[in-house]
Parts: sequence; C-alpha cells; structure tokens
Amino acid sequence: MIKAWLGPVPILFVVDPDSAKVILESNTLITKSSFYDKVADWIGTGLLISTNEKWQSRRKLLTPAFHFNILKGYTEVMVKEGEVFVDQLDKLADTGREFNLYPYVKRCALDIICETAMGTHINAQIGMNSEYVDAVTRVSDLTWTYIRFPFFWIKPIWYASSYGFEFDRLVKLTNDFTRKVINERREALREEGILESGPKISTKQRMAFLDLLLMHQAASNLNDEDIREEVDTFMFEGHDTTAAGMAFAIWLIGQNAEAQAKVHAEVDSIFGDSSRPPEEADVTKLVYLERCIKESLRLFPSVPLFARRLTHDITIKDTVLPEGLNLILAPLATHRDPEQYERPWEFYPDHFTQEAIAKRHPYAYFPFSAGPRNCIGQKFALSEEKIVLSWFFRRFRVESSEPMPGNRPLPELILKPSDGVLCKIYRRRH
Ligand code: HEM
Repeated sequence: MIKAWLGPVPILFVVDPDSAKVILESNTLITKSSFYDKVADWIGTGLLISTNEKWQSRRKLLTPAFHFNILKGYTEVMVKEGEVFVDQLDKLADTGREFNLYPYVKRCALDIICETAMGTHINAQIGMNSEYVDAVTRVSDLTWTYIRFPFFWIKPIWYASSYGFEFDRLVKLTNDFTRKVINERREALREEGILESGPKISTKQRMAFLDLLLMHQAASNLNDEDIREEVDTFMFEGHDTTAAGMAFAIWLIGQNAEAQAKVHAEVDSIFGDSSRPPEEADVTKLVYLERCIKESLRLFPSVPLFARRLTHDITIKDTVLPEGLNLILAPLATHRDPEQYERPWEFYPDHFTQEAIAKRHPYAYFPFSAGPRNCIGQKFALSEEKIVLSWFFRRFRVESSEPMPGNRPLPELILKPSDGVLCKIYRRRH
C-alpha cells in the first residue's frame, strides 16, 4: 500500500493482491469516493456511482439486461458494426501509409453502444451525429482535467478557466440527446404495444437496455431522469473502455509477429477464406484471440485506477485504515507484479493459459474490478472485442509503429495510447 495526497485529500494506493482482495470482496465497502462527483454531474448517480439501497435495487434491476439470451441480441449489432469497421479501413490497406486506427475503433464502439443501450443508430462510423460524438469525447477529457487538478475544485477557478462553462454546455447537449432518444423510444414501443405487456423480458426479440428500463418503469418506480442516468452510465462505461481495449490489442498484436501468426491461424481455422459473419459458436472458439485480449487488458487495463471511500474502519495487514479514507485500486500496477507474472513487462498471451491462471493469486488480475461491484458489462465487452477483432484479423495484417516502450499510455479516466494506434495495414487476401 502506498500513501499519497491529491491536493488536500489523503489517498492510499492498494496495489498488492491480498489487500485488493479485502476491499473488492467486501459487501460493505461499496461506496465510491468523491472523485466521482464530477462524473456524476454528467451521468448522474446511476449504477456506477450510486451506493447502498439505490445501488442494490439498480443492480438487481439491470442484471437481467446482461442475461445470456439478451446478450445474443447484442451480438448481431457487434457483428454488423464490426463489418462496417473493416470496410471503413479497407481504403487504407496496402497503401503503405501510416495512419491512426484509434478514431476508427472508437467510432465502431460508439455505434455499438448507442444501438445496444439506446436502440438508436448514430452511424458515427460513416460520419454522422458528429456533434454528439465530439461532445462525449470532450466531456470525458474535461472530467479528467477537473479530477486531476485540485485547484479546479474551487468553483470560481473552474468557471474562470472557461472549462466550467464548456463542461456544462456539453453535459446539457449529451443529456438532452439521451432524453430525446428516451421519448422517441417510448413512443415507438407504445405504438408496437410492447409497453402494455409490462415488465417481461423477451428473449426472441432484440431489446436495448433502454427498452428494458422503459418496460420496468412503472413497476420499479423509475422517473425519466432515473432512466436517463442509467442510459448515460452505459454510454460512459460502455464504449471508451472497449475502444481502448481493442486499440491496445491491435497495437500489441501488430508488434508481435508470433502472436499475430497464431491469431491469423486461429481465425483461418474457423472461417477459412469465407467472408461470412461470425456466429455465436465461432466466438467461443476464438481461444487464442481471447488470451491476447486479456493480456492487453493486463498491460493496459482500460480503467487503470478506481476509487472507494471507506464507510467504516478496516484492518489490512495489521494497519487500521480509518472511515472516510479514499482508497485507489490500481489494476495498472497490480497487473505487473513480478511475483505473479512470468514476464510482467512483456506482451505474453500465455499468461492466460488455464495452467498459468490456476497458479496465480485470484486478485492479481482485475481489469473489470471484482466482487459485488464488478463490471456488469464484462461479458458484453469480451464478446464485442472478440467479434470486432476477428473481423479485423480475418481481413488484415497490421504493422504497428512505435512499439513498446514507445507510445506510452496516458492514465486518464480511461487509459489510452498517447499517440493513438499508428500503424500500416495490409489485406491478407486479394
Ligand atoms: C474492456 C471493457 C471494460 C472494462 C475494462 C471495464 C471495467 C470496469 C471497471 C474496472 C469497473 C469498476 C469501476 C469502479 O469501481 O469505479 C466497471 C464498472 C462498470 N462497468 Fe465496466 N468495463 C468495460 C466495459 C463495460 C461495458 C461494455 C459496459 C456496459 C455495456 C460496462 C458497464 C459498467 C457498469 C454499469 C459499471 C458499474 C457497475 C456497478 O457498480 O455495479 N462496462 N467496469
């Protein structure tokens, strides 16, 4: 554990797996720290930020939205948007030109989350709705600026800097977009007679998270702002995270010839040279690709740090930590523990063979957090990454510029490669 200060606030970094286990497994230490307050100004206190009874009831309400059968419906969206992604990249293949792949993968992830969370097509990949897309990115940047520089916590300074007014304007823009989508979606469901059928989850028809919330609205006593904050929470947690995960995976595979050859051999053994869309059964066969994705999330976890506030005293390793203390869990550091990983600083997908996992401390790896407040979207995220990356590696070979240790990651709200993913791509078949 490492002590530090963020401006006037004392914080404690929890790095070793034994201490992380105590915090993450607890059913009572589930309260987020005040560092999330600025995020709450944007997305409200939905599932990510709420605590106690509110969090428990929302978690219970939203868990069925990630049921296996519901996820199947989301897979169709991932397949469709993954194909648009590779089609967009096609024009850059075989040109010998270096380009930044990050914005492409980000727009793909954004299209996927808008359709699955809100049931709306924003078509970011083909250049539409750019005002909303840019606003989401900028609000995220401004939130991080606020958290990082404690002098911005003083309101007059935040507003004098002009960031304050920009933040408020963009938050209004994104919240209004969500409110409009909620109203339109409610009308559409009403016209189809779906709302009248009450809180039943259909496994036959594809449903967005928003549809499920609208169907439960009356029974669960949710007002429109409650729904808005949950939808915005999914928008916030559900696209930058997967975009960064996919971007780092492509960048790392593109600098490791052996891993890339194995990924190509795996996708060829499943799809041959057909261009058919991936199906549910194919996704489970992508075992080596999954190892690469997990290894990328080990080296570069999309959420590099997250924080809890102690709501009662606890003792860890004979040290009493007092109520009110802010703890920072740091997967970015824990994931590089030389006692747990054979090659902590290298991209080595065999860290995720069954044998290697069995030998490790269970809390040596937690990119999706762990315990009662773990990431509700982790299966969704892994499916998305496998589907989109399988499209990518079926079609392309990639050469990454600036291999490690270049292109250092920037630990913002979401960890990103500082120079994006500069690379060249080549078609594998002509
Ligand atoms: C690679 C992708 C992802 C990573 C690495 C990731 C990681 C995490 C982490 C570390 C947390 C805990 C954060 C904290 O305690 O402050 C979390 C929570 C959460 N994530 Fe994810 N996430 C990913 C994708 C997603 C997706 C795709 C969704 C939704 C579709 C999602 C929805 C959520 C929600 C709602 C929570 C709050 C859960 C709760 O507190 O009950 N995440 N995620």
